[in-house]
Amino acid sequence: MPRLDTPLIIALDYPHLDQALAMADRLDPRRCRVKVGKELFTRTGPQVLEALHARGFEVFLDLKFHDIPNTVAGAVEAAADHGVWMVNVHASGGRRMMEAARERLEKRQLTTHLIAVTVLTSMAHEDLVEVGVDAEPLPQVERLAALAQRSGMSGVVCSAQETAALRALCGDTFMKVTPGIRPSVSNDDDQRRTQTPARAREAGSTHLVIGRPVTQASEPMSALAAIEQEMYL
Ligand SMILES: O=c1ccn([C@@H]2O[C@H](COP(=O)(O)O)[C@@H](O)[C@H]2O)c(=O)[nH]1
Repeated sequence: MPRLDTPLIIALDYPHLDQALAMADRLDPRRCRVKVGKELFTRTGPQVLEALHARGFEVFLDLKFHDIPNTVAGAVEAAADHGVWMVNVHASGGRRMMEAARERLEKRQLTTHLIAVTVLTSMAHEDLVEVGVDAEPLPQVERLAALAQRSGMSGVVCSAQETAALRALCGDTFMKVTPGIRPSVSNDDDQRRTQTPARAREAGSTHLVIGRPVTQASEPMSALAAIEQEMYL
């Protein structure tokens, strides 16, 4: 199936396989990738990946691994063995953890993109303070992105509010995968560091992760088309 060069990744945050696949069947794999997160994967296991691959989707397996290096390396290898397009770890797991994961993929010549989460887009300054990080989100995101790049990650998850700064710090080819995308008409839900699709693209986000603004729309493909319009106008 010919694939457009799309930056859009739709988050399939559902508790049941049939709900996730019903949504996937309303989406076009030439116009978006899909993301499988903790809830759906914990409920369904790898069968959801097989079903999405069979429908022609590339899949970002968003399990945000965070553990000792050997454990994370094994988990990342298992994800890549399922043929996913992208997998992630938490940058706060540290350099040795990220290097172990990258080395495991290299040893097996697995081409899955490996990226690291910096600061969750649901967190603001006060949330960081509560976990002992007395910093604004931006410097903490920059610190973790620089560490992720030195540790051989292909990119990071960050908010699109930080994308421009990371372009300057890490360059254009380092992936900036940005959740917390909210079209101008949407509400923020539990997100704290949000950005519109147009501003995210202008700033240099390489990929935009969008869940509820598409999956809770009465016409998901129309919502996706409106986002495409907002991005490219
Ligand atoms: O920092 C992060 C990392 C991951 N996510 C995930 O992205 C989607 C966002 O969904 P929305 O419905 O568009 O808010 C969701 O699956 C999160 O687990 C994130 O939001 N922030």
